[in-house]
Amino acid sequence: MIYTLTPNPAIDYNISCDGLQPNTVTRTRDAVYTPNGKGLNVSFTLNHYGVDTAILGFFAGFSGRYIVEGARELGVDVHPVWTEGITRVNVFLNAGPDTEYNMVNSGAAITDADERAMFELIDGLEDLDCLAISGSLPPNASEGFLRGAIERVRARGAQFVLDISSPQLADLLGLEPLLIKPNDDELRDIFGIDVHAGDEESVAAAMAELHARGAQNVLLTLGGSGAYFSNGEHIWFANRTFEVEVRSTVCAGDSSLAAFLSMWFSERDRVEDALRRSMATGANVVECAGLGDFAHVEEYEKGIEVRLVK
Ligand SMILES: O=P(O)(O)OC[C@@]1(O)O[C@H](CO)[C@@H](O)[C@@H]1O
Repeated sequence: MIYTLTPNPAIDYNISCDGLQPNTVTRTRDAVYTPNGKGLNVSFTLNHYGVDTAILGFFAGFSGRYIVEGARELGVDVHPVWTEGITRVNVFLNAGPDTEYNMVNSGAAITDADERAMFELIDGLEDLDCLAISGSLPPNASEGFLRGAIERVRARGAQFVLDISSPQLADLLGLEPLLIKPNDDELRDIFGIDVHAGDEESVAAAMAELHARGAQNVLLTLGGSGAYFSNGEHIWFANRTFEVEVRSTVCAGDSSLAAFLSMWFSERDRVEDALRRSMATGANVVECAGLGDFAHVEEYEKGIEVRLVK
């Protein structure tokens, strides 16, 4: 079973308007509220592709209950650690073509006791094969929380996947994650490495450094410009050959990671198919507010080019 850990879940509130002016009333439309957070998005996508998955996270208040109930209604089991306060509501505003405002709140604080409750939960997961840890940490999370969670996963002989923007990523690579999914911004901010689609020397050097630091496999996503995957021996590049109308880029990275994992976790030799599914899924998700229904993925897979770089 692939469990996901979302330390800082959120209700995503997607709305649209035509332009945004200060000091005036803006009438918005198309409001969509969905239970989210990066790891939840991974679980929902894995579930869509028929992979057994369950959600771990800290949840609080009415919004926490909405997310837990919403996830269960979508058919994914949740093991919540209930905390004080109110789980955040993040606001994603589409104000016109190519104009997105992403307002991401800090979230409900957690305590040492909440962290211990999460560790006990992880210790008790009999069927844990892999824990995918995604997203930000809530206020008051201890410096050692992620390391503590990962050490418990490793003690059970399971693997872990990291999709985090925290500078802690540099340190946690030493624990040898099965897979990391940085984007170009995270590589620059955390490791001081610049990469660009098409500049394959810089990509190969970046991959070599990430492997040397401990990452077993790397899925490097570059938004609409494609993605590179490296297993330490070979590097592949995948990109789409068709245009999509972007409604919201929120959730695209999470769904791309999950779509990749949904195939590659159990069939490591199907890198090219996994990349095709990953890119097609991301392309479909940007057309929707939230994750959408993945209805165009099969069709989009035909328009994804994958080539071996090295
Ligand atoms: O603050 P974090 O945890 O980095 O990001 C949270 C978040 O923006 O990420 C997801 C999209 O990737 C959204 O569902 C969610 O609101």
